[in-house]
Amino acid sequence: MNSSDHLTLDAKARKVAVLGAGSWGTTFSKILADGGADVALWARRPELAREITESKRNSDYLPGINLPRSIRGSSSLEKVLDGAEQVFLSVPSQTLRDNLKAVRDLVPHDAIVVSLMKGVEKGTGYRMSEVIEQELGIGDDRVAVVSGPNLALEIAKEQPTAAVVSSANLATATLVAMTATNPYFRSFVNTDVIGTEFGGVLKNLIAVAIGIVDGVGYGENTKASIITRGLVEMTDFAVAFGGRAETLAGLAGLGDLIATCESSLSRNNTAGRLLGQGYTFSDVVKQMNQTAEGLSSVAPILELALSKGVEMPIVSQVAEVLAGTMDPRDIAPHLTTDPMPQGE
Ligand SMILES: NC(=O)C1=CN([C@@H]2O[C@H](COP(=O)(O)OP(=O)(O)OC[C@H]3O[C@@H](n4cnc5c(N)ncnc54)[C@H](O)[C@@H]3O)[C@@H](O)[C@H]2O)C=CC1
Ligand SMILES: O=C(CO)COP(=O)(O)O
Repeated sequence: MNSSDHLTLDAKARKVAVLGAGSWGTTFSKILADGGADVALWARRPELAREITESKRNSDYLPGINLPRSIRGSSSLEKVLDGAEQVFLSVPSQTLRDNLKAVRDLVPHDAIVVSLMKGVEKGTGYRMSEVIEQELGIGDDRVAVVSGPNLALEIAKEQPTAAVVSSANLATATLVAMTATNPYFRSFVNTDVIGTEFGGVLKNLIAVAIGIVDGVGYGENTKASIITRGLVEMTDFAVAFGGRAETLAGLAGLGDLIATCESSLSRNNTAGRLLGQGYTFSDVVKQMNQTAEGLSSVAPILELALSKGVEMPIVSQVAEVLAGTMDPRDIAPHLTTDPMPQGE
C-alpha cells in the first residue's frame, strides 16, 4: 500500500492487542475500545489482568477510572496476540527489546506494530520503531508510532485530545489513526517517523529541566525561556537526524512540550521538581513508582547529539544535575559558561 486514498472507515481494525497495562497502555486500550475495536490488554501480573477483566479497573495506575466493558485483560501473550490486526506496545523503553524477543513468534505476520513509547534505548540510541523492526524482523511499512500531548489520566477522563500517528507508509499511519480515533480522541497522520519519535523523547528532557527550575522556585520567565530554547534544541536535534522542522512545531513537538512542561501529572516534570528541591538522583528514582523516560534518555540523546555536532545546552545541564555535578539553582536556558551573545 503506498497511498491512503482508497481507505474507508470500514478499514478500522476490529481486533487489536495492547502490551503493557501501565497508565498509558491502559488508557490507550480505552481509546481503542471507545473507537469500536475489540481490545485485548496484556498485563505482566495476573492479578492486574483479572482486575481489568472482572472489575473494569486498573486502580494502581488509573484510580477512579471505569474502563469499557469490552476490554479483556490477560497475562497470556498468546491469547492477547491471537488474531490481532494491530499490536500497540506500551512498556518502559528500556524493556522493549526483551519483551519483543518473547513475542517474536506470536505477532501475526501481517499485523501493524505500533509504538506508544517515548524513549530511546540506552547503549544504542535506537528509537523504539528501530528496535521493533530489528527484533521482529519487519519492514518500516508495517511499523507506526503515536505521539502528542497525551497525559494519560486526562484522556482516561475523556478530555478532548489530539495525537499524531506516524509511519513511513501513509496508509499504515492512516489505518492506525482510524482505529485510534473516537469522540474525545483525534489522531492526525504524518510520515516523519524520526521527527515524531524524537519529539516525544526530547520533550521529556525539557520537562525535567522545567521541573528542576520549578523545584528551585523560579517563575514563569525562566520556564518560558527554557521551553522556547528547549524547542530550538529539539528541532536542531531532530533535523540533524533527518526529521522535519514542522513536525517539531506540531503535536509531537511543541504540543507535547507544552502539556508535559505545564502539568504536574507528568512524571518527567515531577522527577525534575524533586531534583530541584534537592533530592538526589537515586532518591528520585526510589520515589517514582511510574516510568519517567527522560531519566534514561539523557545519556543516549547527548551521545547522539555529539555524533552530529548538535549543541544541547539545556539537556547537557539536565545531565549535570542528574549526575550531581551542577546545583539545580544554576540551570539556565543557555550554558552559563558561554559569555558571548548568540543569534536567536
Ligand atoms: N503515561 C502517559 O501519560 C504517557 C506515557 N507514554 C509512554 O508510554 C510508555 C509507557 O509508560 P506508562 O504506561 O506511562 O508507564 P507506567 O509506569 O505507568 O507503566 C509501565 C508498565 O510497564 C510494566 N513493566 C515494567 N517493567 C516491565 C518489563 N520489564 N516488561 C514488561 N512490562 C513492564 C509495568 O508493570 C507497567 O504496567 C513510556 O514510554 C511513556 O513515555 C506516552 C504518552 C503518555
Ligand atoms: O508523554 C506524556 C504526555 O504526552 C507523559 O509525560 P510523562 O511521561 O512525563 O508523564
